[in-house]
Amino acid sequence: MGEVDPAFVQELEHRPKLGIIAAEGIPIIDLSTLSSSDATPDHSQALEGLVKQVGNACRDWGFFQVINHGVSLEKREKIFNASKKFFAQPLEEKNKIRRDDKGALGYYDTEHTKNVRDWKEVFDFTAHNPIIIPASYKPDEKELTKLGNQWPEHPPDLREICEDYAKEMERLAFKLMELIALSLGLRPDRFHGFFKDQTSAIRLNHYPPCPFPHLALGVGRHKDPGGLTILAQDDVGGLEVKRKSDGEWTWVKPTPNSYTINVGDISQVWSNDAYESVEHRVKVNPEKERFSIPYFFNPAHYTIVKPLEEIVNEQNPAKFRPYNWADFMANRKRSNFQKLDVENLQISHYRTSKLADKSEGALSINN
Ligand SMILES: O=C(O)CCC(=O)C(=O)O
Ligand SMILES: [Fe+2]
Repeated sequence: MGEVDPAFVQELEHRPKLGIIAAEGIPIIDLSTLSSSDATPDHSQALEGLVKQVGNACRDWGFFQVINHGVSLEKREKIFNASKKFFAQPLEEKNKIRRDDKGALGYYDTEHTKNVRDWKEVFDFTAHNPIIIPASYKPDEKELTKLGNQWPEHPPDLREICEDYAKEMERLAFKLMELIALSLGLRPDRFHGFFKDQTSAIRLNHYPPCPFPHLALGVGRHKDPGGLTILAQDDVGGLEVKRKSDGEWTWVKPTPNSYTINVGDISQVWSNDAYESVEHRVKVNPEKERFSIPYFFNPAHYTIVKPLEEIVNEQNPAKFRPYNWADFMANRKRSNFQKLDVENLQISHYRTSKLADKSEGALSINN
């Protein structure tokens, strides 16, 4: 078995328990109502029910799974197969499109989450290509640059498959944001404008079997920074969510062909804390490899993220100061590349009142 590289070892308090606490409560939501558009009273009642379910799930869990979502099963299978073929290649092949700190897209196997190395390898691409981002990690960088995708030679159809899949994800993401908007009492298209020049990205994740499942994690605990995440996972399982009701790490049981949705930090800020972006992590398996594919629905780089005007009022004052999405991301990316001795940037740093931060422990330094 050999010695574990200390870079992968989690602090004692963050090491995973090997048993499973099944999260029976994570809601499974049927989206079939969205695929019919008849204007009958029955249909509008069904839609109202759906909006309620989504709102409750966002409030109580920050996570839910969707079925009958309208995403092509064929396209999902194709991207999983292509991902397996890509990662099965020798490292030197994958390294030909290795990401570096100038072109932060492509293959990477040394990502750190909260300054501990993850037991995984990834391939990143943006759904719209290229995207515009700040030219450097410096705070308040004004210069912009284009960031483009890098595609491997093998498998040769990976690019087409990924681009096709991205379109499916975008369609679902807009529908979900409409449901979230309605559940907050807003116009269904309230969020659409933010995603006009979107910086959405897709990640192919491969978690190889790990002989140290009690010490290492596939992805360390974190919150997703964007609008929302649509995750496809295979049937191995490993994703755990920090349950809001008691703070217990809870297994998200894979439901075949479903997608797991989670509210990102930006939706937490937009909703002024009505919906919380919840911490999650990935356990590794000693025998089985695992594949997953998250789609991160992210707004335009110039977006100033702040609680929506329709939501804040005297009784519910803004709980966050405005921040620029691109600055936030640039800061985060830096800490993905290297082990830093400083704390990662979190939305809690923009809270108007630090003491109001119940979930993150404003005084803790281990974010
Ligand atoms: O692989 C998973 O199940 C989740 C991955 C994840 O949380 C992420 O990449 O942000
Ligand atoms: Fe995540």
